[in-house]
Amino acid sequence: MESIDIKTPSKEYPVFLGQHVIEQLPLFLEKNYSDITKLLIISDEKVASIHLHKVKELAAKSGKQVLEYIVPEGEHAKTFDVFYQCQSFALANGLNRKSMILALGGGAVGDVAGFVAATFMRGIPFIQLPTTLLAHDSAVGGKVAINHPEGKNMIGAFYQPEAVFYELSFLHTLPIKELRSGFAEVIKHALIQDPEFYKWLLTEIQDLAAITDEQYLYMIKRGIAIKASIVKEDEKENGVRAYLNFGHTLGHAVEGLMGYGNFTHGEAVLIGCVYALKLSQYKGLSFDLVEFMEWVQSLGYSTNIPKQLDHTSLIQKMKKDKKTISDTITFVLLNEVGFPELAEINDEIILKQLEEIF
Ligand SMILES: NC(=O)c1ccc[n+]([C@@H]2O[C@H](COP(=O)([O-])OP(=O)(O)OC[C@H]3O[C@@H](n4cnc5c(N)ncnc54)[C@H](O)[C@@H]3O)[C@@H](O)[C@H]2O)c1
Ligand SMILES: O=C(O)C(=O)C[C@@H](O)[C@H](O)[C@H](O)COP(=O)(O)O
Ligand SMILES: [Zn+2]
Repeated sequence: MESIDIKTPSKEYPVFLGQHVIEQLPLFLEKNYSDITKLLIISDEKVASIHLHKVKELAAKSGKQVLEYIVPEGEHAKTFDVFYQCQSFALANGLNRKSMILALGGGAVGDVAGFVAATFMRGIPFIQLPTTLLAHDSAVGGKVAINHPEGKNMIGAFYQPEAVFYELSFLHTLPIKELRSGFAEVIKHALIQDPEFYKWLLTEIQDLAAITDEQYLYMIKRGIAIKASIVKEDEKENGVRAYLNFGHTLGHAVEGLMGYGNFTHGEAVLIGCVYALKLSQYKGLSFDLVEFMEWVQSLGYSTNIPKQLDHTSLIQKMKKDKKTISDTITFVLLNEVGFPELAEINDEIILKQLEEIF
């Protein structure tokens, strides 16, 4: 079993990664959380139908009372209504400060369940039990949130989990589209920090349906290590953490304008990465964008903005991005692969680049 330590100013915690790591959950709870009496598993409809049974059985072995609350799949879970329903369920079922939340699912479940944990009675502990590739990103680092019609993750907190149990076998039931979404964040991690990892991905990953467990282990470990190194330095995004937002300025705008849940997060971020790479080239990055585009297209990604979205609406949406503090949109660009920077780009250039490539 692999274990990666995440160190942030507010908390240090382990990520257990591999086959059968989930079996260690009862002992971990017994040993470290003897004062916790109730566990609330929050999961989504799809994940619960496949994996909840096993997790419930394991959680019960810890000797604690186990409750479950099932939310809708994907972005439909990251709403005020669902957040409120989770809180109401927790109150109605007597959760208190000696209770813990287990978030079983992908990034959407992790984000909403984490935000419930962060705010229930001003904060109770939670553990991330990720079930998607994307969650190598979302389960680590403590960003928890729900969406607002005005923008993605607009209501949230920085709230670290107690631990992450990343059971590799859960990924075996993931649909290819969701794998593709998660792999975009793997690419992002490589581009912002690790040219060798980027080369490894380019050479090794030619078919998302054929990724081996060994390859998963390697890319998840690398991705988490990259994220951990950044979060350690800047937990609350006052500086370098913004680099983890590479591809997200346009990506979040695409997700929002398409209607949450109609476009996967990773697929939108990938389009945002293409755009940010193009802007970076304009600012001097030397990068083989043709090779990149051919590679990602061969993996099934679309590299175009959906036709129904107009450039003016995209720019308006991007102006509400959390990184932007004036009227000029802030992007994460690359100087070289592995060397990101923040740059304010004026609307004229943004529009010109949008028109040139999309
Ligand atoms: N907090 C962070 O730092 C952070 C980082 C990246 C992304 N995010 C957020 O994460 C969300 C996306 O997360 P995600 O891509 O993991 O998706 P998700 O949680 O939306 O899940 C995607 C779909 O896959 C299904 N699914 C999940 N695991 C499965 C499994 N093992 N087998 C079969 N089906 C399964 C779900 O039911 C859902 O239908 C977005 O809301 C994004 O904003 C957060
Ligand atoms: O952890 C971070 O920091 C990230 O930016 C990771 C992103 O992949 C993730 O999508 C995050 O939720 C985006 O955060 P936001 O602050 O732009 O909403
Ligand atoms: Zn993301």
